[in-house]
Amino acid sequence: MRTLYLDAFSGISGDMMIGVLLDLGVKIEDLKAELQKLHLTGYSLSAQKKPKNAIYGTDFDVVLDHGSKDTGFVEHHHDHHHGGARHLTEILTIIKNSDLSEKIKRQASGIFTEIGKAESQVHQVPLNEVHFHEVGALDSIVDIVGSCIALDLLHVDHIKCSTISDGSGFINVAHGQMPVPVPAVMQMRVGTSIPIKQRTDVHTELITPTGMGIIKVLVDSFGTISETEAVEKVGYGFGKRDTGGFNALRAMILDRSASRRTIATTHDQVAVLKANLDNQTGESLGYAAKRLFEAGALDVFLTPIQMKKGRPGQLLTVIASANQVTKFTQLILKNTATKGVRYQIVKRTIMQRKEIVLPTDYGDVHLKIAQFNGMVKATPEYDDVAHFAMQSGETFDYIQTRLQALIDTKIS
Ligand SMILES: O=C([S-])c1cc(C(=O)S)c[n+]([C@@H]2O[C@H](COP(=O)(O)O)[C@@H](O)[C@H]2O)c1
Ligand code: NI
Repeated sequence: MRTLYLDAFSGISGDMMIGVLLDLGVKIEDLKAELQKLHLTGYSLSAQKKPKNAIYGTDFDVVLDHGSKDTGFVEHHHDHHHGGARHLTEILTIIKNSDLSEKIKRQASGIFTEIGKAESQVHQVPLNEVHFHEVGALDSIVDIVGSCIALDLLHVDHIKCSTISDGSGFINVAHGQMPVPVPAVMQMRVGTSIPIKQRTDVHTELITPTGMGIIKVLVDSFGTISETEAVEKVGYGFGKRDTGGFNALRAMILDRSASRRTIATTHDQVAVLKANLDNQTGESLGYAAKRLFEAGALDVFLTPIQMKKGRPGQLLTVIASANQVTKFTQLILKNTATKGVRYQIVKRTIMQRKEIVLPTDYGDVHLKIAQFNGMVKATPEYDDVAHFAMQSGETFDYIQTRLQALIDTKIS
């Protein structure tokens, strides 16, 4: 499974999103060709590879034929702008009547509707009366539809996002002062668990309403990069605001390398390291286990035991490669309260393992296949089951049972 990971340490805007996708390899000609399917004129695209703080990335911009962009996102209080405005419904019609794929139409309309609903709530105007200033609307259409197109061109199966940073304080827009996160962003947060962290060192907006709409509609999960995922490529899309720091959206293409390896041997040796612990808190032990996993332990587990003087304790067991006894002994001594570590090198029989991809109605599923002396065990990859469950709205157990039944008919 190919995952796009958004590392939003400096927030997200439409320009940053398209910039980072171009930086990851999407061709601007392909993006332009797809955008033509909207049948809109009056703009051109600019994408420049350049350094910021000595780090190379892509600076993307929508250049409007009639010059400057609207600084405010929506005009709904000022009747004098009505002549040049585009209602949400008009924008949804432009998308609907385009020659874009159904998937892109659904995603882009979803993002516009989320932003429209937030503006409608914040400014207390009915949804069908929310309208976008003509110039700002064109910029937003290209940013939003362009983000959906560029993502499609990148061919990823899953989008995961870090905690998103926003700034703090206030910004000035066409209608006056607004608190950060700006009201539309805060409104879109309602009813979600999208993780946002406010940076007190940045006194401007880092998450724009467009950026938040993209996150809300397109991101499948939030969290950190897991240990089993390998980073294939890194890109940077620059933001326009002067934040006093490195203002970019970083994104990575991830692949699950660790679980994808083929194991051909059937016998090997591993080290089993143990320590009895009766004077360490649960928090501290949890931290130690995390560090041991991060260092490459094959397994780490704690077993409740009864120790001397009637003390309840924990037996820490670490399984590691046979040649890493010294490294793991040092890590256990450093991160736990023990003064000694027992270890043994043990023989192990292992099933030969490989991974294959099986197309299913839900999408491609990665199968872990283990074989030994005529026995075969084939199981679907956890991440795929979780992804399909989230996408379809079915439970994890339902998807797992269905996939397992399909696999069993194919394997037998
Ligand atoms: O003009 C209006 S009403 C306006 C409202 C809001 C709210 O949060 S409500 C925010 N803004 C600001 O406009 C710019 C453009 O946003 P994009 O998403 O198009 O990049 C941005 O600074 C918004 O915070 C305007
Ligand atoms: Ni507004």
